[in-house]
Amino acid sequence: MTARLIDGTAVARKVREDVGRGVEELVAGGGVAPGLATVLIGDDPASEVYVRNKRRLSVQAGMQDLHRHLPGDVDQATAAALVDELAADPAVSGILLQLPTPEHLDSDALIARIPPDKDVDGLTTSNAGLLAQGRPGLRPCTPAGVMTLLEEYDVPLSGAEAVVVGRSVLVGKPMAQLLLAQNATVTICHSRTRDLAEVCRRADVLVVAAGIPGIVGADAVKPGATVIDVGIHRGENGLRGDVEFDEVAEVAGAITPVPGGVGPMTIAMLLANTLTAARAQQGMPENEAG
Ligand SMILES: Nc1nc2c(c(=O)[nH]1)N[C@@H](CN(C=O)c1ccc(C(=O)N[C@@H](CCC(=O)O)C(=O)O)cc1)CN2
Repeated sequence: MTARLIDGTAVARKVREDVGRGVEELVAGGGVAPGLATVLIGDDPASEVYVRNKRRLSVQAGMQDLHRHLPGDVDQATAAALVDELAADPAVSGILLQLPTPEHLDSDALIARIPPDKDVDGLTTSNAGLLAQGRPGLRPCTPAGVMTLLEEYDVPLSGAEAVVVGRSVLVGKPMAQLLLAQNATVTICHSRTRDLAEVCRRADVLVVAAGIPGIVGADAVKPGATVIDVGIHRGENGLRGDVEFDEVAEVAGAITPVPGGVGPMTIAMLLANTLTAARAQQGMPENEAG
């Protein structure tokens, strides 16, 4: 392997430690520890693991765990009432609705009930609009985590060609906006893109969030490019991403592994957003720690 390995586990640990110090400072300054309300609906095994980790790491960072679990057959009105209850609760700094929700529920309608200042997933139309306009707001956790990795590894973005594969609301679209805000020249690819490999080969920075195992191989990577793999797929041989890691690592300049790349950053940035939300709600200014 010739590419530099981007260690998301290490960067995520550093972010979480910074958040933990920020929580201590908030409390020492007379504030209240942030409260994170994770909302899990149903019993999807992967979601259960993610939420368990979010809760464990939020407590480790000094936050209050205000988790709520609803049965998988809950109706829309009951789920909406829970979001409304959390929205009105002053102990709740941040609300996170774990996705995907069961199919019979309208998750967009539930997210729309989250007040923008408690939207620690950055998924409300208000926060998405602020991002699109380049104004401050809470940013979606996975793309924010990718930006932190690029910054930590000094990947130049201004004037760089950035290609994002995937156009989801959770990752692809906000990812493109964040790269644009750093003055990258951004192209978004998707399932109808003609000659995906040809477009990807333009990229100095290639972010792959297609949800298709191995969709990007060495033929789609410019020598020396930075390749960020957002995909996570469980197979017989463990976890893998959207990128053919072994062959791409021979061409790229830097690459994230799966596991241990972008995934851990998602939770770290959730904690950072929760601290930011708590500070803003308590009238405490931002500082370097968080
Ligand atoms: N409301 C949200 N739902 C979902 C989000 C999200 O950001 N907000 N993202 C994903 C799942 N996710 C967090 O919720 C998440 C995915 C992966 C990881 C992670 O740490 N992955 C590890 C591997 C862990 C494992 O063994 O499974 C890694 O890549 O190293 C954390 C969080 C969908 N839903």
